[in-house]
Amino acid sequence: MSDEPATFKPALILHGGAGNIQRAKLPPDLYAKHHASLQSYLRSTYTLLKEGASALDAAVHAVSLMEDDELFNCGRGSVFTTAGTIEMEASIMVATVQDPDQNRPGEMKKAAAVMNVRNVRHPIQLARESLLRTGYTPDGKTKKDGGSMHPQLAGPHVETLAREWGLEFKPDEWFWTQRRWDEHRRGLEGKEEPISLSQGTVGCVCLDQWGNLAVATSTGGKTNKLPGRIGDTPTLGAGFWADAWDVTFPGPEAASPVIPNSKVGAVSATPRCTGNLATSTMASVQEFCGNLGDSLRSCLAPRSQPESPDPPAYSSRSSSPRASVVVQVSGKSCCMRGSTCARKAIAISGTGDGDAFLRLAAAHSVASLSRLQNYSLTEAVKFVAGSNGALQRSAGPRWGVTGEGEGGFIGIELDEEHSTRSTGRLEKLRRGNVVCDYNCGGMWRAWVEPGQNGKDVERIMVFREKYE
Ligand SMILES: NC(=O)C[C@H](N)C(=O)O
Repeated sequence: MSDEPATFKPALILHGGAGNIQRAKLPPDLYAKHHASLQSYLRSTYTLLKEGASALDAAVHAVSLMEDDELFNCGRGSVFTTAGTIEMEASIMVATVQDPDQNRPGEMKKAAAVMNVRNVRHPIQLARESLLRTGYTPDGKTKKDGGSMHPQLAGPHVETLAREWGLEFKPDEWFWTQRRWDEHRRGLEGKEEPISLSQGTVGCVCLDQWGNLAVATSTGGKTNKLPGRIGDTPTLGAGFWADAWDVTFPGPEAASPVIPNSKVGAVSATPRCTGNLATSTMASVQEFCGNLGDSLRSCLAPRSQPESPDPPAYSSRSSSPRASVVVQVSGKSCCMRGSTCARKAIAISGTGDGDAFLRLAAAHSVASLSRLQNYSLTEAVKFVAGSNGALQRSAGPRWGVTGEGEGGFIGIELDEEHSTRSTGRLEKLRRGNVVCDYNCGGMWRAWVEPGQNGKDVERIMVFREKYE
């Protein structure tokens, strides 16, 4: 929870795996079980967010519930390796549109992942502990919390930490399920699956009332993966990502730079920051914005919007102007008076053929399209994980044959627009857009969206069309 006033409407989306899910192999009772589980986790997590939970806590809550649910491939009910073992993976990442100078839980490290984990009941809670136990304080003092700045930890070593940190362990039998064992045996014998069990990773992306985003993802990996195989779920930039940055839309009166310091509105009278900046003023702006080197220069040199190589057919913000100045700041805002400055944040969680996600650094590719090419998150996710997107194309002739490249993403995109206009008076618009797309048979997913009369509407889907 934060001391600051709540200013954002919570947003939430869950996934329960994507893959070759076929209507003919998804009987009504199996559909109903998935629906009931997702609905229950969606409701309890959304309630937490509305009651003031942080995005981090809410995301861990949702994924912990799914890790206990045999229906999903994570925690209890995880798939087996070729050796008949269960090796789990989980990750967490956060981003915020709040003042980045105020260190918030997780913001110091931003991401943590655990892999090749056995017997820990909730791998996502282990990832969370790893995120929060950083080893030292923001001012550099040593913290005796057993943590480190390592964002990825594996195997028996991280299990030892889990014991030290008081996390719950369960015996092998607790994780073992008949359904996954049968699937494992059929896989080894090359037999076809009679029903569409959820193959996927589970994930949660949420936005809390203070503008913090969190993404939590957990998996048992791929059925009959080799022991020791590490997938996309615990790999930064492959199966998950979260980030925040500033974008300015120059207005007709762009003249003096505004350094909102995120408390916002502080208008500086000094250096001009118009895009044709004189060298002498560059130094002043650098003073404001910190020593940002090349990234500051990219702020100061407006460039034309590059053409999308393959423009997606739709956008969640089709009416919005493209930003022509991207301010690459790691921390402070650098906005210009007479312009609109948007602090933007995204968080995404993937599911599917993790090997393909790894080869494409899929999550970071989505983020880069959003950050560097100004794609909306809808466009960026579609470009990578939508029909005929980069993941699909990466499978080449194996597409549709081996499962290669299949998958999808869920995510939330957040714009906090600061429009100072000529008066310097700040106007804020806050919104979180829930996004998802996939390139395969189906993706289990559940989210809350605004309905008519401002009422929240729950959506639980597996295919593009309603299950009937
Ligand atoms: N099927 C999945 O979503 C599992 C995960 N992406 C992996 O490849 O490990």
